[in-house]
Amino acid sequence: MAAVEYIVIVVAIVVVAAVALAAFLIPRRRRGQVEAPPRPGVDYQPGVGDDATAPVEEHRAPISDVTLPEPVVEAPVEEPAAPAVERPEPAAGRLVRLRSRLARSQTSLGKGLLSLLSRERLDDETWEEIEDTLLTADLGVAPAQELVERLRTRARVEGIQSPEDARTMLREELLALVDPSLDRELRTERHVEDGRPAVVLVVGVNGTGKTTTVGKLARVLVAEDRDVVLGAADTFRAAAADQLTTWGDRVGVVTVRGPEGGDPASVAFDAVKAGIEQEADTVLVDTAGRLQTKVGLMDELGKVKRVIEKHGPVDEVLLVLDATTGQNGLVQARVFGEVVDVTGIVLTKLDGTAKGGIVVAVQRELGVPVKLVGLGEGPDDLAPFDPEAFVDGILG
Ligand SMILES: Nc1nc2c(ncn2[C@@H]2O[C@H](COP(=O)(O)OP(=O)(O)OP(=O)(O)O)[C@@H](O)[C@H]2O)c(=O)[nH]1
Repeated sequence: MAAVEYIVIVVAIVVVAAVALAAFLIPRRRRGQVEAPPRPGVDYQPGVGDDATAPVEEHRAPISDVTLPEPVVEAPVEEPAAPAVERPEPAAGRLVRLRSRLARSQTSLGKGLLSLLSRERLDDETWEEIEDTLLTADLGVAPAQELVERLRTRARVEGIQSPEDARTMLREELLALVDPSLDRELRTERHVEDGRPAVVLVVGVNGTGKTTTVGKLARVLVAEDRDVVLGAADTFRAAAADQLTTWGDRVGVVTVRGPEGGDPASVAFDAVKAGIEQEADTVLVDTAGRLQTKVGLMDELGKVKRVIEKHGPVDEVLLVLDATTGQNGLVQARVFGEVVDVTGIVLTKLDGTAKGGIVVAVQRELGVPVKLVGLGEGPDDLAPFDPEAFVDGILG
């Protein structure tokens, strides 16, 4: 073969090889993309580990085209504001301040008596009218007769020359009946010998104002800078425990409570225990006062008292009576007096009745003093009983 032919053959082979290589590479470059991976289910049968569906080719926006959401700035979580703890007003002299309220309800009694006593002629009929007025005010038969006798004797001996004389005489005699010599102090101070808190048990028929009285009394004590614990041993009515807790919360006082329908004695025990642990000054225990059967009541209150006394003696048993219930209040006083040793009476709702004579009647019935009086629904409408302010309230 000639040299020229040999060169032609070599050139031809090189050209064919170059064309083949170009045919293989150019289509790929034209697409300008990396070849997509083979798709299971399309390019070949899917095998174990493959995705079930073929990936969808989609347009992806470049990052410069993507609008990023505004960053969410979390608002700071605000702690719920703690309810403001109230600073109740001191109880000293409260009855004097509330005297106008007392006077408003009792003026008919005072005015009636004064106008009768100021009559020119004090005959039998007038004295009978005076006695009737006293009976209407729930003074009770024996005290009413005693008072009339004393006034009659003094009118005869000293004489009544003016309305002022009548007023002075009536004031002195009413005061003597209410008896300023009785010890009306509430025992609410922590025991010096062992540091145990004073325990006050509050009893009475439902609706007389027991829970309200415990709440108001807690405020009186807080105003005197005492540490108080409340015991909601009225487990009969769930709302009573809620009501008491609300009273306590308002003045920053803890209320110990139990399950609805639970054992009242156990709640009372726990309250006194909490009082001892917290080194409280006073534990006030509210109780239920169902009076369907005297035996049931006796059992329950007796048990509450016995169980509390595992910690030490109860210092005060306060009987709450509704002044507007009159003679009914006296019946209740008698029943409770048989069940527990009542040490003091709280007479509520005196603002709503002209029957202030109940103070004398109930003291006589139980032989224990009225220590506190309720003169309204306001949180500070409970006053230590002051005989002089009370009599002055009656006389207007
Ligand atoms: N006007 C007046 N209302 C009073 C007085 N004391 C209490 N009350 C009202 O009497 C109602 C009954 O009071 P509570 O304290 O719920 O009576 P409770 O004896 O505890 O009754 P229970 O909780 O059912 O045992 C409430 O509406 C009190 O606001 C008061 O001195 N004057």
